[in-house]
Amino acid sequence: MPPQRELGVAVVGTGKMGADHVRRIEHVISGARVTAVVDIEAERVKSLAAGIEGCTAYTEPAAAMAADDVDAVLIASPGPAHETALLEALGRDLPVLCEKPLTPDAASALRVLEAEQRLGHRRIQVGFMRRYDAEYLRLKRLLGTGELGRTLMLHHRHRNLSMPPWFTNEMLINDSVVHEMDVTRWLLDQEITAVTVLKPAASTLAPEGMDDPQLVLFETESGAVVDVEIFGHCGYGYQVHAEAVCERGTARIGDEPGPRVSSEGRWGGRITPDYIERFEDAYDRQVQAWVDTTRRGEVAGPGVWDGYAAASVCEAGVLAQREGRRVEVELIERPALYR
Ligand SMILES: NC(=O)C1=CN([C@@H]2O[C@H](COP(=O)(O)OP(=O)(O)OC[C@H]3O[C@@H](n4cnc5c(N)ncnc54)[C@H](O)[C@@H]3O)[C@@H](O)[C@H]2O)C=CC1
Ligand SMILES: O=C1[C@@H](O)[C@H](O)[C@@H](O)[C@H](O)[C@H]1O
Repeated sequence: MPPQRELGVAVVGTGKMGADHVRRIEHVISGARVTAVVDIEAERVKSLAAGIEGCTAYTEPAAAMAADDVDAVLIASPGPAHETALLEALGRDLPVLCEKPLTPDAASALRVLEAEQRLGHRRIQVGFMRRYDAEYLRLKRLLGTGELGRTLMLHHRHRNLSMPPWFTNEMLINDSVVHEMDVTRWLLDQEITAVTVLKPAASTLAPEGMDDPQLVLFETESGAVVDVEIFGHCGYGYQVHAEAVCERGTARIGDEPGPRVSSEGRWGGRITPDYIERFEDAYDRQVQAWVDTTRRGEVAGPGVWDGYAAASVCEAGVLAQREGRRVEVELIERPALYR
């Protein structure tokens, strides 16, 4: 594709995230337009396409990817539908931004990794958008300077106001904690080697049978220990914190994303209701970066190896959660394409 041409993007899956990415591509970022929208819900996708000039509605990802005006694909269907769409895009050598998780389990992630390897070059970026969040980027830069010495521990807190009714215990690990798996690997630049899950008494705000909150522990290659509080139904807002405990100091992010207001004898701030608002800038930067690199014919950001590694940690995490024991993470040797 000539670099000056706007990138024609097919958005696959037009629910909460997909519709937000359509808005972002059409109204927030530059260099791309939505030329196709795809959803198994025919009426929804038809009415979405009707509001976008030059955009066609499809109910089959493959049909959209075959269209002449589609240069790249943004996948925002549910995790279990990602593998089919990813393999179709790789078969056509199309650049992809795939919402997390790459796929929901290690075996399917490995199939995608093998398909990209057969292609011989990277085509897929995974939507681990926290790597584009200003606060996480500052923390990454600080740890990279070496000023604080080695990182010994990370404390993560990941609280959601509530979860959709179909959310399961396993999804707390492979849909929510998958973000902490990725940022831990990225911040420490190493793999997670084992997972343990502890279950405190469940909150009465959580649905019957859901162990919520949970405390998920990672061990890493260098011997760092990482804890993640995942709370799906905290009932008061959406909060994501991270603190690095290093040899010569600590660094913490996520405490005060907004202004601290003092008024009428009280001080305080607003807590964002959900990830769409908390990570709005990160999603914008992520999609802009993907469009820019794609138009230059390059691939950057978290890729298939990161998606596969996270899926393997998820698999260990779900087993640890189910069986109440420490589970080691199994990874294949990292192929040359991802070094
Ligand atoms: N990066 C982040 O912070 C977030 C990422 N996500 C990820 O985004 C993806 C979508 O999540 P949501 O938008 O919350 O889900 P959603 O349920 O709101 O939307 C999914 C859409 O995909 C459609 N769909 C289902 N199967 C399909 C198929 N085979 N082909 C095309 N469309 C299909 C559904 O009809 C629905 O419209 C998931 O991978 C999820 O993990 C979700 C929330 C936040
Ligand atoms: O990816 C996301 C959701 O799918 C997940 O359900 C939430 O817990 C996360 O905070 C959000 O970023």
